[in-house]
Amino acid sequence: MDESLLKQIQPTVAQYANVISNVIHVEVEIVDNNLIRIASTEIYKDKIDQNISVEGYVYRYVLKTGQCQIIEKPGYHELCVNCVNRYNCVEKLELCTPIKLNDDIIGVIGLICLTDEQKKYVLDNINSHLQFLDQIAEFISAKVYENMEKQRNASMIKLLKEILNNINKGILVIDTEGRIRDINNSAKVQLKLTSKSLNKKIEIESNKEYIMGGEVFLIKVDNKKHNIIGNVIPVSEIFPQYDKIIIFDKTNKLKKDFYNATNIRQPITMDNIIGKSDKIINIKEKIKRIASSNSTVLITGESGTGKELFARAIHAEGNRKSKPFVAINCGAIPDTLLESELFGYVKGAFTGADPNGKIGKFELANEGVIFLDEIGDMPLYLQVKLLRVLQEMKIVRIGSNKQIELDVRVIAATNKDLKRLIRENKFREDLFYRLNVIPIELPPLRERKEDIEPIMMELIYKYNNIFKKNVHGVDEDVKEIFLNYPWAGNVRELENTIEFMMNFVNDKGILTKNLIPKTILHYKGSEAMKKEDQVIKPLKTMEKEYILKVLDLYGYDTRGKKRTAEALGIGIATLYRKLN
Ligand SMILES: Nc1ncnc2c1ncn2[C@@H]1O[C@H](COP(=O)(O)OP(=O)(O)OP(=O)(O)O)[C@@H](O)[C@H]1O
Repeated sequence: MDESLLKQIQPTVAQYANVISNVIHVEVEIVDNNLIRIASTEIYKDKIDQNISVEGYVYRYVLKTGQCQIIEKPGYHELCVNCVNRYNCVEKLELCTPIKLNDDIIGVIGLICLTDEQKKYVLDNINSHLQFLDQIAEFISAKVYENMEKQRNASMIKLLKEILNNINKGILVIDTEGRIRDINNSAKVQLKLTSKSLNKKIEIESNKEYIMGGEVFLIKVDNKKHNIIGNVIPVSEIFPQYDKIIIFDKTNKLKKDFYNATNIRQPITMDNIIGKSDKIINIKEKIKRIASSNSTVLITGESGTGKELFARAIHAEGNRKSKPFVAINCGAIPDTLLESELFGYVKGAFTGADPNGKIGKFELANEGVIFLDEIGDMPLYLQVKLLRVLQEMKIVRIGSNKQIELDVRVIAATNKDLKRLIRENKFREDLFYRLNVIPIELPPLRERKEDIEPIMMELIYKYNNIFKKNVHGVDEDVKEIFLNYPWAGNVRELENTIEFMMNFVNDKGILTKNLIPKTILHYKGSEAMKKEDQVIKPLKTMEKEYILKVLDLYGYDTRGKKRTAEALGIGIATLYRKLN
């Protein structure tokens, strides 16, 4: 049985019983809605907390009807018929008043007269006594309500604490003297504090900059400084004993969360680089040797030779492997945005920017590796800035004046001839030498034909898993055609080709010649091409053939088509139109 509302405030109920008894000079008992005696004056003092179901028929009636009852002849009244004490009842008069809480009856006040004088006194002034009892019943009810509110508040606070302790953000409650008055679990973990840190002084200094949805602060507690990003909420108007609440994350944690949310790729290791040619084996050896160095690496090679793959492998093999690998394609981002992507910006840095500010890739890559892909496409004015960053290893977010120290390893890559770009004044020579400390040249697939078959087998394994197929063989003539094809799009083109063929392979699970895309199947070596060149073709046909050739190089997926359109200097819509 649940503890009744009256039981929860038993001492208060007892006090009210005494008050009634002192005023009216009669015995008083108060029972709850479970017919448990909660309070009593002298008469039943030893029987408090007793269940009186077998005798409390009048109380039961009052609990049921909510009506006041005056029993002038206890033992003889019809409500006393079933009472076990009806023949030896000592009471001369019983007056019962319900205690109501809203629409519920939560108990009964019983007035008991043991003498005729008491009975006379009560009955002579019955109206004022009934009024008085009503009033006391209301007081008790108000106390019950107050207690319920107190309990509700306590459980709300408990619930809130539970929520605060389970949310990811750090929360600190600071009082008017700058002392910590409350800390949630996340704040304890992030700032390495314990409950002992309560009441310690905390210094909070704003940077007056906003980024990643919060203000940048430097806080000092326990003699340790922490960079945090968050919001300060003044609370003194609501809770005068407190000054503010800080809801925050450590800057490093925010960067890590952001990095994890935007990098769902599987880690790439050396094992993911397939190839048994001397060239690839030598490059893998070289990577192992330079992986833990801090020197800048410049990877060059035709499109699709695996520049990003190798960059990731350098990261995975080196001592920064547990830190971020952040890739940015300098060629795929409009010049105007590239700077903010690289260095980040604070709130209000420029019109059209994210109003929360944004963290830059360099900062995100701090302690790890930044991969600057298609570096040859970087505009000259940014090359100057990049060079300065590489020399000083410091950045300043756009719109800010604070320098941020960096510890980043830079790997750049390009499929362009940077020396030619230098001659054409499109690439800075000083930046080239700064980047080219460790050069890695990836050979095209046609110069390492022995890698074609192992890569092909790896790709079949990969697409068997993705397509849930069971391809287990490749016809010899397919291998021969592949060996003689120049693979201008390198491994990416080979991958696209295998993916294409595996879409159409039948249940026998063998890749056969008839599955090979036409452009590869009908590719003829240079001699045959020369002869074909002499055939006069309509311009439209030539154009389409050429587009298909470029698509072979870049791939038929959306990214490949975009790059093809770019390379051909036409819009993507025009490309689709010309293909139809
Ligand atoms: N040696 C290799 N073994 C296995 N897969 C490879 C190898 N080289 C490249 N690949 C695969 O080929 C595809 C293209 O590789 P990646 O994107 O690294 O080339 P890239 O040189 O950076 O191309 P781009 O210059 O066009 O950006 C990827 O799917 C990659 O996993």
